[in-house]
Order: sequence, then C-alpha cells, then structure tokens
Amino acid sequence: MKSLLCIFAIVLRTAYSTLKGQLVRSIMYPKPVDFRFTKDLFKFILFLACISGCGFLYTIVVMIMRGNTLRRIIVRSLDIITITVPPALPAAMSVGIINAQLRLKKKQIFCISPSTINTCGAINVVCFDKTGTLTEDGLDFHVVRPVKITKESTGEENAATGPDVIDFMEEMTELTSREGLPYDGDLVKAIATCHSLTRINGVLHGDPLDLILFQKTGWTMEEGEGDIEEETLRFDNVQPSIIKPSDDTTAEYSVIRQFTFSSSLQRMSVIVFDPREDRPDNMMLYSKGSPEMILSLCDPTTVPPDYLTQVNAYAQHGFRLIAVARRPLDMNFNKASKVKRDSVECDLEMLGLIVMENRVKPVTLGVINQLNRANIRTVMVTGDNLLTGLSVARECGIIRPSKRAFLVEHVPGELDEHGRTKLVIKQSVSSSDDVIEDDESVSVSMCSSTWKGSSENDGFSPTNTEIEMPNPVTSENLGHLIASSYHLAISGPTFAVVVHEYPELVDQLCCVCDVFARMAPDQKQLLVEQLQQVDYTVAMCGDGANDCAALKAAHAGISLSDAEASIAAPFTSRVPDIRCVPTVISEGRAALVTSFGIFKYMAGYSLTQFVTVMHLYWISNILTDGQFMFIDMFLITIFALLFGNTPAFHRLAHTSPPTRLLSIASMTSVVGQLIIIGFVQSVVFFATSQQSWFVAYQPPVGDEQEDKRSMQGTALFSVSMFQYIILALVYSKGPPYRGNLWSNKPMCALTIISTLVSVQDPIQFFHHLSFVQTALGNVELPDLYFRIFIIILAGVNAFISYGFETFFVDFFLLGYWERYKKKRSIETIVDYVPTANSDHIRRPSTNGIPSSRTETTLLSSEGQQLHMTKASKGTETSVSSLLNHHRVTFFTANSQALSSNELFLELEANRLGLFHLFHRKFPKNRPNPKILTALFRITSFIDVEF
Ligand SMILES: Nc1ncnc2c1ncn2[C@@H]1O[C@H](COP(=O)(O)OP(=O)(O)OP(=O)(O)O)[C@@H](O)[C@H]1O
Repeated sequence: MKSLLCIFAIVLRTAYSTLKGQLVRSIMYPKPVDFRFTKDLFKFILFLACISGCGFLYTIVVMIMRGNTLRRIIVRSLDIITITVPPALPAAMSVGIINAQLRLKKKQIFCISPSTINTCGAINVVCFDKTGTLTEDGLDFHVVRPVKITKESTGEENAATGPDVIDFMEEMTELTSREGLPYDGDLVKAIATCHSLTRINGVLHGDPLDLILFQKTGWTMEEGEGDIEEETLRFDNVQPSIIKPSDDTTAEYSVIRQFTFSSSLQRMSVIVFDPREDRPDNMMLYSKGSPEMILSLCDPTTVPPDYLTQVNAYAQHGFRLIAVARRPLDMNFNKASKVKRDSVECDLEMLGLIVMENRVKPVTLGVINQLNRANIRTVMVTGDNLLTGLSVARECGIIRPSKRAFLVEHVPGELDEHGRTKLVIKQSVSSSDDVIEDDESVSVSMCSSTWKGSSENDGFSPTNTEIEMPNPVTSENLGHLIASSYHLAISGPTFAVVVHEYPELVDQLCCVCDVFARMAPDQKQLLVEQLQQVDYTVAMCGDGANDCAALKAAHAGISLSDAEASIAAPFTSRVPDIRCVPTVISEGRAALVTSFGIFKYMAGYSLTQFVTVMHLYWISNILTDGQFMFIDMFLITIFALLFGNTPAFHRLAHTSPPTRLLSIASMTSVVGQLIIIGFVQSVVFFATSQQSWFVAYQPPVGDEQEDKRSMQGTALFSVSMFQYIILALVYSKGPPYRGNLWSNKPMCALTIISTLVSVQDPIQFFHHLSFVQTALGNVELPDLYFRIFIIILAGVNAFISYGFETFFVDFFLLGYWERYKKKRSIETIVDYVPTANSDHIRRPSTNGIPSSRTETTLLSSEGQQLHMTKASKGTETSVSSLLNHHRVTFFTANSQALSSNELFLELEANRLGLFHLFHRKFPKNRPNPKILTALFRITSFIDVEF
C-alpha cells in the first residue's frame, strides 16, 4: 500500500513537472524540441510493455496450473506489469539532466529549459553571431573619414569656379574638434547626437558602439534635467535630450526625435534642433548605419566615387564601418515629432565613414579550433558586412588559414535563361593573398571561364575564375585538393534572392556556406531552420536583439547577454564569451550518455527483477516484501540518483554520442545482459533445488496466510543483488563523454558498500547482523560452499557482462559494425547519384579527364576511400524521386560506358571542393543522407560547360 502510494506520488509529480515544463516551453519556446531520443524512449517503453504482456500471460497460465486462488492470480499478474515498466523511470531519467544543469550553473551557465540539455549532446553545427560574440562587444574607435567638397581645378586663374569634387579626407583619429571639417563640422555633431543613449543614475547606458563614439567626441548630454522646461513646452511635450559640444560652451543641441536603430533597417536617425537658431523650423536629420544602407539613402552626388572601394578596403581588414549622413529639414517641432521615418530618411548628404576596430576575443580562436577538432561545424551568421565577416571568420578559425574563400553573389538586374537573377561566385582575396600563393603548390590553377567574377577592382579576384582539377586524379592529388579547398560565404541580400528564386538551393547553400553576412534577424532564423531541415542539430550562440529569433529556433540557443537574447534562449552564460559553447555541448553529451545509461540500467533492473520473479512464479513463490524493498529502495534508487553525478569528460570527443536508443547496439546490450543475467539466475535456481539440504517451497493452499520465504528465493535474491551492481557499473560509461568512475566518488563508495553488503548476505561474516536476514525474509542456506558458489557465479557474471559490453557492444557493434553500415550507406548514396536521362546528356570535351579510367575515388567523412560504383539498376526510381528537381549534366565516356554521373560528380566535387566538404561537413559518426544529397545537388547550380 505504502509503495503504491509512493509510486502514485512519483507519477503525479512527474506529470506535474512535465505539464509545467510544457507550459513554460509553449510560452517561451513554441517550437517543440524534436529529438529522436525522446521518441525512441517511448518506443522502448512500449517494448518493455510487450515483455510485461508476455509475463502477464505466463503468470496467469502458471498460476492457474499451480491451482492458485483468483485473487492471487490477479495480484501477481498485475505485479508483473509494475515490475517490468518501472514507474520511477521518468524521475530517474531526469537525474542526469539535473546534475548537468547544476554543473552548468557552477560554470555560470544558466539553463531555463532542462530538457534541452540532452539535445545539446547531439549538436553538430554551431552558428555564431559575430559582434559581441566572436568579437569584443566594446569596439575600439579607429578613425573617421570625413567627406570633403572641393572645387575642381579648371586650370584657370579662378579655380574655385570648377565643379564640386566629392572626396574622402585623410583619416582622422580625433573627434573632439570640428575645425577644418566640411559642413561646419556636422560629422562630429551627427556622431554626438545620433544615438539612443540614456542616463541612469548619472551613468550613460546604451549600445556600446554609440557609447564609445559619444565619449570620443567629448560632448556632454543632459536628459530631463537643468533648464530645459521652457524648451520642453516649446517642443509640444516632447522631452528632448540636450547635447553640448566640448569646443563651444555657448552651443547646445536638442534631440527632439529619435528613430531607433533596427537590425533589419541597419540604421538609426535623430532630428536635432539648435535652439540658437532664430527659426524654430530649422531642423537637421542625422542618420548613421551600415555603409550600404546609408549609401542607398544618399543623394549620389554627395558620395565620393571611391566610396565602395574604401568601404571594402577597410572591411577586408576586419574593420566595422558606420556611415554617417545628414539632411536639413524645413519643418516645425510639431511636424518633426510626427513625421514618418521613410519620408525624412532619404536624399541624405554623405558626411563620412566611421571605422571601428573589431577585435576578436582572446578565447575565440581556441574555442573554434576545439569545435573544429571535435568535427562540429562552425558557421558565422552576422548582421555586419560580408568582407568584415570573412576577415573575422578567418581570424577566428571559422575559415581555415590554408583555405580559399568564395563569395556567392547575385547580379542585380541580370537574369539567367530561366528568368531568375543570376548567381555568380567570386573569389575573395580579403586579407589572405598569401593563401592563394600557397595553393599554387597543389597545382590548382586559374583558367578560363565558368565561375564569373566581377570586372571591377572591388576587392575580389580578377574575372573568370575557375579551379581546374589536377590531372591525373590520384588519391594523392585528392589529398592535396582537400588541403586546398574552399569556404563559401554569402550575404543577406543574395540569400534573399536564393530563398525567393532558387528555393531548391537553400538547403545546399546552408550546408556549404560558412559565413552568412548582412543577415536580417528573420534570415538568421531561416538559416537555423534550414540547417535543422537537413538534419543538423543546431546550436546558436549570440548576444543581440537581432539574434532572438535564431536563438529561439535553434535546438540549443545560448545567449551571452542578460538582455533580450536571454529570454529567447534556453541557456544564458554570465561569462560573455564562447567558452560556454563547448561546455554546454560536453555537458549535453554527458547528460545524454547518462540518460542512455540510466535508461538501460532501469530497463536492465526491471528485466532482472522480471526474470527473478518469473523463476519464482514457477514454484508459486515471489520475493519477500523486505527483499523487494531492499532492491528498490537501497540498491536501485541510490544508484539511479548517483549515476548522473559523473562529470562531463574534460575534452570534447571527435564524435557525438549515439542518439538512437533503438539502435542495434543499444538493443543488443540490453537483451545480451538480460540473457547473461537470466542464465546465471537459472543456474542458481536449478542448483539450489539440487542440493541435499534443499527444502522445497510449500505454496499456501486456498486463502491460507502466505509465507513468501524460500530457499530458491533467497539464493536468487543473493545473486541478483550482485547483478544490480554489475548493471550499474556496466552502464555507467566513462570517457570519451563522461569522466571515469573514480570521478564519481559517491558512486564508488556506494559500489563498495553495496558489494560488501551483497557478500555479507550469503557468507554471513557478521553473525550478529542476522536480524537483517530476518528483516529481509531470507532463509538460511546451510552450506557455506554453496553460498561461496553464488558469489563466484556473480563474479563470472560480472566478468562476462563487462566483456560483452566493452568488447562486443562498444568495440565491435559501435566501433566497427555501425561504422561499416554508415560506410555502406554512403556508398549507397553515391550509387544513388541522379540517373541518366537521354534528354540531358551532354558530351564533354575531355577537359583534363582521362577517358580510360573506369572508377573514381571519393573520400568519405571518415577519410576512407570509397569506390564509386556504377549506378546500379533498380536504384533509379528512388533516385529520381529523391532528386527529381535536379538539373544535372550527364555524359558517357567511350565504350567502357563509365557512369557519367561519377565523372560529373568528380569534376564538380573537385571544382567545388566537395571532397573537402565531404571530409569536413559530416559529423564523423553521423553521415547524413540528406546532407549528402544536398552536396550533390549543389553541383547543379553552377553552370558547367563541357
Ligand atoms: N547603433 C548603431 N547605429 C547605427 N548603425 C548601426 C548601429 N549598430 C550597428 N549598426 C549598423 O547596422 C549593421 C547591422 O547591425 P546588426 O546589429 O544587425 O549586426 P552587427 O551588430 O553588425 O553584427 P552581429 O549580427 O554579428 O551582432 C551593422 O553592421 C552596422 O553597420
């Protein structure tokens, strides 16, 4: 009764916390975490339920055969259901998660959605925001480049009569003086007034960029203080901020309207009034924002002709750029306070560029390398400029030092033969000219024309860039190609074109691009969702309001700030750098492995008890209440509680742990242990009954009071105590995801204590403890040698169970068989390359391809060579259904009828660096058919001319 109440309370509590968790999640994270592990869990419980169904039938049959009463038959057959499906399972499963959450808390990482922790164990791609995440939040001011207007010299005496020449002035490192600046020093005025800083308790707060720039001017700001009441009345209740210059004590400027900064608009503006001006309708609008956005709002005649060249030149060196512009407004206060943003943010006059230093945080490179080494893909997704993004990506290791970067761009106004905006790929030289030199050593040469580059000197390589594959193709050359392959980058506007006009390419681009720049908040979210669609488990790490949507969409959102982002993200790190990412992943892996272990342990425990009870039902007996209590409360509960106490392994392993509970390995492990345990229990059961001193159990007749004590029950109890300990040790896995057993001191202590107790039980070293025997309901087994035999049998059980789990399950099944299967599946996918269709066949020029070769080589994610065999007949239907939107070029090569697709793929894979991508993009242990398919598909958007 008591135990029933206890179970009921646990179930109620679990249901309550699940419901509460779901409610919180549905409010804060509308998207449910779709995780295979959870689905498998339910299936596995169903499997246990089936076993309990069999036990149920067995019990009814055996009990009827033994002539038991109806009441006893019902009670015993229902007992078997609660034994096989442990009600405390959900509570036990959360132990690993709670422990991980506590450990994360110690490391200043707070998690408000514990169920996400397990998902983190499967993360294989991490998207990073740039500013404030990879780079320092507090930027350093570098220089300003004011725009100056001069008169072109006509060569005559009166040179001032020539047309206006708009040009950049020299770099200025100081902002305090307005002397010598064009437009009456308006650039400094704009910087001092165009921000959204506020004063709280006398201290200025706001965007770090605004703060640094404002402080650089040396101007002062007053808000709702001082003698501004009168002015407030004049401004029709608009409470202005008063900004006072450092170089003119008599001047002051009132900011009467503010158009706040928005990531999607990439700009902010203010309307400023100078109270010294006689006319109240003399206002000035100042705007600052991204160079591209401000350029699009400016009157082109006020923009220096080399504006983009200058912008690109700074961006290539990783500087963060802000353009500043102004527009005089002829309107009164009333109108200014109501005017629409769009109607004033146009026809601006360019004032200049602010160049900020964007320093990479000291820990960033180390963490990115650590993730790369662990085969976790790293992606940058930023609202900043593409070239700035690329430069920072290179600096922090997202783009490897020895790799080339290519930009996927669209050509506005130019259409391809299908009427879609043309896409081109340009090689970025950015700050890695030396890298291009390096690559020449691997005979990758620049030649004629399929990848079209820009003809202008805009920071990209010369036109007509193509990478020609080495000839002949040997695995050695391929190795060089892997070492010399590419990274792709794309910017928000091109991404938008791809989403609208090339929807079939979105998956592919998400798979192969490493830098996504100028991404609006909704594009960041879309990217995360696309990555999830190709079966990546995605983490997003960011700090800004523009990351909220992506943080919410990701499997694991990690916020580095306490502001808006922390509400959207399940994880918030108080230490504002990306060291929290590997920590969250390794804790997630540890929690996942713990959940697996606890689940298998709980399943193993139930099945062990099930086997014991099945044996005893055969003689119409069952374990005594004391024995049940000891197993459930002492052994199982405490082991389950301490199981998750093992910390995460200190290093990130190269592979993520298995996420499938219903894999061959997991099932074999549970079933295998069950067979070993069942066999040992059968031996004990049978051996006991063969002893000369054996007294058989006498089942009660009719409603007679039942005495559950029996010799076979005691013998089975003794051996099963060891078996529960063995299961806990076998399933408590250590490296590479969790620390070894010694790192979990309480569990070590429990193991020692429970083993001593289990040895004491049959041996009875301490006779004065015999009252324990009585309490447990054990019967004395008179023969000491038999009792020692039980202990020896338990030792053999431990030896076989450990060997089976380590050598057969971990080494053979997980280490060899599953990898072999994945390799096979890669080969299958390779075979599934789109099939030839005579309409599409184009004959190649032999363009460097040896026509006599009959087989090509592809490297798998494990670096093994896979031989691409000819597409086998019969696979064609599935192929065409898989890739039916695919635009592929096929050809056949001479009489050998070499599979055209192989050569095509080989050529394209070389050209695109797909060999490298194959090698890099797949998490080692999870080559993903969808991603493989996507990689093949990407070849279709490059226009290939044979
Ligand atoms: N306070 C600001 N005032 C005006 N323009 C700004 C301001 N902050 C950023 N910008 C401009 O708007 C662009 C987009 O900003 P956004 O905040 O979306 O991304 P980001 O901060 O550059 O990069 P990330 O997404 O990596 O944090 C910036 O690149 C910059 O040019």
